[in-house]
Amino acid sequence: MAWERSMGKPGNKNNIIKLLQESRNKQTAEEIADCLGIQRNTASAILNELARDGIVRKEKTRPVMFSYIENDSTFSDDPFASFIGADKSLKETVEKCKLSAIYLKRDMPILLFGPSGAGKSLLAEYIYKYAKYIHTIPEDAPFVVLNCADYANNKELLSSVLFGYKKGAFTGAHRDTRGLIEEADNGYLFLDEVHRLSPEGQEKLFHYMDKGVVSRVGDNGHNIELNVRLIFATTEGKESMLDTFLRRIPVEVTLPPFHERTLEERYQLIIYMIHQETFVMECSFLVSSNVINRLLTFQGKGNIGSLRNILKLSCTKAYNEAEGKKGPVPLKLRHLSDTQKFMTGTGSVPYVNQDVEISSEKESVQYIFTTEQIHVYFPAETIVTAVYEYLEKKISKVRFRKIIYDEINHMIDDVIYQEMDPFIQNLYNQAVNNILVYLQDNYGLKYNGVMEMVFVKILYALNNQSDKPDDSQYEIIVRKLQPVMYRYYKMGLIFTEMIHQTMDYESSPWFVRLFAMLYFYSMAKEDGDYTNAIIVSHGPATASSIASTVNRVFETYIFEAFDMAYDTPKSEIVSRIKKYLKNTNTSKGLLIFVDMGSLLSISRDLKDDIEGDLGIVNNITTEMALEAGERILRHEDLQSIMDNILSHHVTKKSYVPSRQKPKAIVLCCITGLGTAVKMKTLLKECLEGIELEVVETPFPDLQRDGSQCDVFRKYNVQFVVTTSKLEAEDYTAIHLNELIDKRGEEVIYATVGKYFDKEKVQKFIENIVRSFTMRNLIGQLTILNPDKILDDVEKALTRLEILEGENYPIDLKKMLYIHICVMVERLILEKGQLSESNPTQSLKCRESFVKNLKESFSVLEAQYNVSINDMEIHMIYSLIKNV
Ligand SMILES: Nc1ncnc2c1ncn2[C@@H]1O[C@H](COP(=O)(O)OP(=O)(O)OP(=O)(O)O)[C@@H](O)[C@H]1O
Repeated sequence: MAWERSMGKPGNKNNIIKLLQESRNKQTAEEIADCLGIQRNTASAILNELARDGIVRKEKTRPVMFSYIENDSTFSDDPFASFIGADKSLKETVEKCKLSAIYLKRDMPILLFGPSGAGKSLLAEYIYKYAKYIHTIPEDAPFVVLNCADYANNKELLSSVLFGYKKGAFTGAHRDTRGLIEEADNGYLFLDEVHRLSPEGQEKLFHYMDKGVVSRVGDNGHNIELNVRLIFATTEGKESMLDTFLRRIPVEVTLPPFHERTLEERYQLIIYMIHQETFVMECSFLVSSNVINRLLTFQGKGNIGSLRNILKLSCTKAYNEAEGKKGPVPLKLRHLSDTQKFMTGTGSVPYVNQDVEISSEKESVQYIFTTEQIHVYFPAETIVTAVYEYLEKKISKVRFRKIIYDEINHMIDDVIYQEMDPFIQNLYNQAVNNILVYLQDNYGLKYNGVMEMVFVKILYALNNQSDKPDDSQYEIIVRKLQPVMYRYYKMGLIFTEMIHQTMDYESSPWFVRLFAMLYFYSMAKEDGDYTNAIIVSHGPATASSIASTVNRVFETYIFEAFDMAYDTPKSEIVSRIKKYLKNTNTSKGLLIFVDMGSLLSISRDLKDDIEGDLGIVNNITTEMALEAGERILRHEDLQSIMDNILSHHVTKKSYVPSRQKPKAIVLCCITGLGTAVKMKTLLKECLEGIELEVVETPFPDLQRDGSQCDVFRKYNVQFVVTTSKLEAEDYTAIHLNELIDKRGEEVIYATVGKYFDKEKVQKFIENIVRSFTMRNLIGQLTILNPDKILDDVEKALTRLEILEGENYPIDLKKMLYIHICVMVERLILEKGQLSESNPTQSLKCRESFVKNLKESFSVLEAQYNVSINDMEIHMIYSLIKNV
C-alpha cells in the first residue's frame, strides 16, 4: 500500500529542495512529484519532513502549497497561536479580543467574564502581547495589573492606588503619587475583579473612558491626559455591574469553566501544565492514564487555576517519592493532592488507556499545541455518482467496490502524511483504537494500524478544518446505502456513536458515518451479501460471546447476537428480532440459532418478515456457529448449511422455504357466515384456470387496519370485494354490485390482468357477470327453491319497508334478498347447532327496528320453521345501515 512505501531514494530530498529553491514558486506535492517523476506520496512525505525541519514552508491552503524558506525570512508568529483553545472553542472570543487590540485608539475597553481560574488574566496578557505584535502599542508598552479584590475592604485606598493622590489628600499622603493608571500610559491596564471598585471609582473610570483624562485623589482640578487601554475582568455576572459601566464597554467576552471546554482542549491544558512542571522539577514525568482520565473530568471550583495548583503539588509529591531513581518520574493517582475532587462519574468511559511521557527535553512549543491544519478531501462527486449508478444497477457490485476502494485509498494517501500534534494524536489514537477493537471483537472488523491512523487524521481534520463538508448531503447517501450495505451501515453507526461518546466528537457526523461505512466496506473480505445469521440465547452474554468469536475468527461480520434474560417472554424475543429485520436485507435468507426448543415456533411469527428462506436451529454452540459461519462465507444455500450442521451436531430444525406471497382476491362480508361462503365458492368457480386464491377477511378488521390487516401480510391482494361501504385508501375495494358493472371489469383488468393473459381474464369477467346476478346467487341454494324463497323474502322485506316507513334503494334490496335467502337456508341447516344468541354479539340496533323486523319476518319464520335470533337481526340491521 502507498503508505507503507519508503520515502524513496535519498536523492529525492535534495532534488525537492533544489526544485523549490530554483522555482521560487509555491508548488503542490503533486506538481513536485510529477516534475521529478516520483510518487506523490513520497513527495508528500519528504515535503512534510522538510516543513518540520523548517526548510520548507507549508501553507495550509487547499491543495497544500510548499515553498522554500529563504534565510532572511521575517516570519513571526501570532502570540494567540499558543493560547490553548484559540482556534477551537475560544475562537470567537479570541477574534473579539484581537479586534479590540487592533483598534488604534484607546477607547475600546474589553470586559472579560468567567469563573475564577478560567483564564481571564492570561487572556488579558495575550491581548497585550497581540497589540504589541501588531504594533498598535510600542514594544516597551507597560502592562499593569490591579486586582480590585485586594482592596475590597478599603475602597479609598483602591482609588488612590489606581488614580494616584496629591500630597495631603489624606493622612499619610506625604507626597504626590502616580496611580497605576498613569503607570499604564501607552500600554494596558488590567483591572481584575472590577466589580469591587467603589461607585466613585467607577465614576472616575467613566470620566477617563469618556474624556481620556484622570485626576489624582485630592486633586480634582488637575486633569492628566493619558493613553491607556483598559481590560476589565469579573467573576460575577452582568447583574453586579453598573449599567452605566456596561454601556461604556463595547467588547464583552466570556470564558467557560474548565469542564465546558472541549475534550481536546482539556487534554492540551493538562499536558501543557505538566510540561511546565518538568522545567521546574528538571525531570520528565510518566503520567498514568488514570491520572489523565481523572483530570479530564475535573469539575472543581477554580478551574484551570485550581488544576494548575493541584498539578504543582502532585508533581512535587511524585518527584520527592522518586528521588534518586532513574527514568521519568511516575505520576500516579496517589500523587493527586485531593483525589476526591477528581472522582469520575461511575460507569463513564475512560478517555485514554495509555500512560503519557512528558519530557522537559522537548521544546515547549511542542506542548503548546497549535492546531495543525489537515485537509481532508472527500471525493464526494465520484462516490455519490458511483452510489447512484450502483443503486440503479448501471454498474456492477464489483465495479462499485473497486471505485470505492480506489477513492478511499486516494483519500487515505492524501491524509496519512499530514502532520498533527503528537499529543492530540495520542488522544485521538486511544479513542479510535478503543472503538476499532470493539468492532473487531464484536463484528469481526479487520483493522490495522493504518486504519487507526486514517481515522485519527480524518477526525482531527474535520474538527479543525474551517471549510467543513456539507453534512446533510451525506445523510442522504448513507440512507440510500442502508438497504444494500446494512452490515457496514451498522458498523458505521456504531463507530460514530462511540466516537461521540468517548470524545464528545460532533463534527460532521454523517460524513464520518459514510466514510466509516465505505472504509469498512472497501477493506472487508466480503461485500456483506450473504446469508444473514443471528444467535438468540438466554444469559447475559452467551449469544454475543459466540457471535463475536465467530465474527473475529472470520474477520467478517456474520452473526448478530441477541442476549436474552432468562425470563424474556417469547413475544419480546420475536419483537426484538422483527425490529432488527426491519433494517436488514434478508434476501439471502436468515439462519437463526436458538437455545430453546420452544423457540422453534418463532418461525411462524417471523416468516412474513423475511424475503428469503428462514431456517431455525434449536441448539447453539460455538462449534456449530463456526461451521455455519464458514459455510455462509462460502455462499452455500441455507438448506445445505442446515443439513450439514444437523448431520454434524445433534439438534432439531424448523425450515420454512421462501414464499412468494400468493395472489388473492379478498372477500369481506359484514354478515360473514353463509353469504361469504357462497360468494367464495361462486368466485372460485369463475376463475377457471386463473391461479388466484379467494379468501375472506372480517369487515371490522379491514375497516380498522386497512392494508396493515393480516390478510395483506399473507397475500398479494389484488382487490377486495365488499358487501358494505368501505373507505379504501391504499388498496382497491369494490362493492359486490359493482363487480358485474363496468367498474368491476376495469378493476379486474388493472389488477389480475397484470398477471394473466387477456383471454383468461376476459373469461373470468364473463363468468362473474353470469354467476353474480341475483337469481344466480340465490340459485346456489341447495335445499330451498330459489323462486319460492325469493317471493317470500320479498314480501317480508316489503312489509319491513312499510313498518319502517322507508324505501330501501335497489342495491340494498338486492343485497338483502341474497343475504336473507341464504340466511333462511342456513338457519334450516344449522338448526340445533347454533346457540340461540351469540353472547359476544350484543344487539345494538334500534328497539323499534327489532320490533318491526320481528313482525314483518314472522310469516317467514313460521313458514320455514326457523327463528331469527338477535345476531341475525343485528346483521340485517348492519347491512341496512351500512350500504
Ligand atoms: N488557555 C490557557 N492556556 C494555558 N494556560 C491557561 C489557559 N487558561 C488558563 N490557563 C492557566 O490557568 C491558570 C488560571 O488562569 P487565570 O489566572 O488567567 O484565570 P482567571 O480567570 O484570571 O482566574 P481568577 O478569576 O481567579 O483571577 C493560570 O495559571 C493560567 O496560566
